Amino acid sequence: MRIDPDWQALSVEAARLIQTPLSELTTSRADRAREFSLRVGPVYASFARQRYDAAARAVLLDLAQKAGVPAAFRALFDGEKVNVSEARPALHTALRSDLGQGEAARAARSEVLPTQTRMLAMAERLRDSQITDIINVGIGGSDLGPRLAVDALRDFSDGRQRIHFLNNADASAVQHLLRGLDPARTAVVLVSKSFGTQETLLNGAILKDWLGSDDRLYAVTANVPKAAAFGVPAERVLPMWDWVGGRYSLWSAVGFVVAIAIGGEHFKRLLAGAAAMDAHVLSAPLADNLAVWHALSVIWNRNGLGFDTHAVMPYDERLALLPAYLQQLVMESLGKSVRPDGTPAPVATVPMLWGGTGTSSQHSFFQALHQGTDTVPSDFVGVVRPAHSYAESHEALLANLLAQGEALANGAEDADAQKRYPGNRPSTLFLLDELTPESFGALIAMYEHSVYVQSVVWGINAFDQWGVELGKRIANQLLPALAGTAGADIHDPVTRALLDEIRARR
Ligand SMILES: O=P(O)(O)OC[C@H]1O[C@](O)(CO)[C@@H](O)[C@@H]1O
Repeated sequence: MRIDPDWQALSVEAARLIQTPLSELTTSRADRAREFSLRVGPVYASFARQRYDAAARAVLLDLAQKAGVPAAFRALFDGEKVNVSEARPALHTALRSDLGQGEAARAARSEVLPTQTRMLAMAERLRDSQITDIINVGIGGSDLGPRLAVDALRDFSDGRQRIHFLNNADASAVQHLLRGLDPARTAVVLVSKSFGTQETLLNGAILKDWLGSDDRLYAVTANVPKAAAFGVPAERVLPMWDWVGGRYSLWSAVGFVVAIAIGGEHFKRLLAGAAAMDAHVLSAPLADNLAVWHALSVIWNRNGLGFDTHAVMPYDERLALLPAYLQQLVMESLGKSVRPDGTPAPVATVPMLWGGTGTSSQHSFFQALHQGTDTVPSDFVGVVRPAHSYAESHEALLANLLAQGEALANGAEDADAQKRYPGNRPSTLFLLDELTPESFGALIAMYEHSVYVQSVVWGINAFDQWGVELGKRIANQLLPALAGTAGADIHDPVTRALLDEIRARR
């Protein structure tokens, strides 16, 4: 049973440690680097540069225990309706592992496996065809996951097809893309769980016309009738289900273009990497559980130390899209201030997530990380063994990665205050042995589970996203007003003035 966590105990710990410099924490115990690190398969994580000690860690673990995290994991995997506002399970784990014991999880699994076989066979046929280009049309979870995975796993692609992504309603993207493509050698995959998303339908309609035939039109959706009504032949529609959240859907047929890019065997390795992380989080005690550790570090920085943002810096160009991917995963999942019973969350929830690749961002926003007035807890992600042979470059990359965590933590004195580094800025370091389908799958699954743990401790629903609806509704109301076929009376005076401004300039 869930008991509201003891936030007061957390504040007491934070007050106790607030004056203790991180440099003191890291040097006071010879074994700290080992005691505050974990390895799960190919993922090593160091929390040694977080501003907590063993006693504060115990209080954090108690929060997770009281909030019922172990039972919540079981509920997730077993297919209980953890998405309460929509009365649905969130069974993304059933897309890659067989750990769920409930009837819903078993039923999900029996749908997942044949769909996966069909999806991989379709991907293989496309890979072996004369098609040179594939366009994935989708947005949010129907875009970010596959786009990140195709980019991250580019070394596992034999480059048979070029993969393109269209997401925005801004048609300058589609116009630009189509200039270089031949419709006879291009396949289009419309990815939309709802098949009702404005951007995807707009781009989809443009592409359907451009293709001139439905022969090379594919869809991935939980709304098969709508895809059929749009004109996608049934044999080229891959199903997904309402129990897969869009931002958790990479492992479903939403990963179709990933399978096309890297092939079925590599796609299965991606699933296996995520499945290994699933097995770990479900069985490991809280104190040795990587996703729990990560989640509690975020909670400590947010609720104990009061930091508002969280940065993610992959030191690997192949993971350049990781911050954008995590922005949806984290902020769409945890951007809630009300609990399912309608009461306000008792503490601050999601920190704003942002970031960029190292070393490039060292030459842009790192100045603020080191000397700005705000402390930004950061996740660094590095890869030990590169997939290239330019050893000198990789040594430089790793040296910079290690240097930043050290500099942020310890700072540096200087007689000139402008040249002083305050330090005391916490970070977590993830090191992947190599960037492989397995390690990538494990890392992403770790982030998914961390998000879930945070939601459980905060008592909010990680699987709905009501906050995105109002803007969509107003945009739809504005369409006739923009076209001049309806008045703008329902809009406020500022919007009305802006509409006048646009109309006057057309
Ligand atoms: O896959 P769909 O239904 O087109 O939705 C795309 C995205 O839109 C959202 O619903 C938010 O508007 C996301 O949660 C989702 O990933």
